[in-house]
Amino acid sequence: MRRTLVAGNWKMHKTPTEAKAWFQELLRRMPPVSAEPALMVPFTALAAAQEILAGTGVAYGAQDVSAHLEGAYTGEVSARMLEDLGCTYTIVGHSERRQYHGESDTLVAQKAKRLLEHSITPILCVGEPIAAREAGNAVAYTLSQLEGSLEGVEPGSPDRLVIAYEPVWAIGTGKTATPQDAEAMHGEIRSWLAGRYSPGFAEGVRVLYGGSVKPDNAAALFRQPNIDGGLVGGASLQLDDYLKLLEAAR
Ligand SMILES: O=C[C@H](O)COP(=O)(O)O
Repeated sequence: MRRTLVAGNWKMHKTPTEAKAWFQELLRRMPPVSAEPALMVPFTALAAAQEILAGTGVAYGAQDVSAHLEGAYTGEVSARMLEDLGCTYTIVGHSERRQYHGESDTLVAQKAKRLLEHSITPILCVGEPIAAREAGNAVAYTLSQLEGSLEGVEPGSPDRLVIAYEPVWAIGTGKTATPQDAEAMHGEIRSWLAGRYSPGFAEGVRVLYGGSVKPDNAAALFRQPNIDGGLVGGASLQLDDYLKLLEAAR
């Protein structure tokens, strides 16, 4: 049985001070929930996450990691540093990094491997741009990206990998894939994972949907059999909305 994961991706929002206040308020207001709450925050907010969220059942992590182990790599943050900060998850291959920072499938796979070496579960993002969807190539595009981004990546057990399907045209646009379209893609992803790893492995991996998930559309998405939660940008910034998303995952 896969536990629904509601992962917020704050992107480049909130100072450490703002994050600290938000985490405290979350713990004060969060009712018992069946879904797993998780927050992917800027590097600068991770110390506050560790101080306030560690041991509470609210997981946290970063939005990127270096592909390098250690050394003269100015500006980079290593998986070992994230492990020391208590990160459970970390995003790799988000479309904004692929698009604005030129990240290739090969680089994304290297990053996923670094995380696995340091006890952090990668949330690996894939998803097609609008041109691929309009050309009828959405599945082929997404599965090819998945294949490249998992090259040589051996998580061992299904709880050590999370896939996030995020159609690029749905991110921050207010356009969401219909639950049926998203479910169809998630089914394709799960079948592909069964071939790449094993059917049992694929059955245990959580596949999240991302792209304009909001309190009013989350329940219909999360109800689909192959959608195991969300990777949520905008709606994870407001505490009221984030609490509604957790509620929608019941
Ligand atoms: O990682 C999250 C996605 O990019 C979705 O962002 P959004 O919920 O603001 O559309």
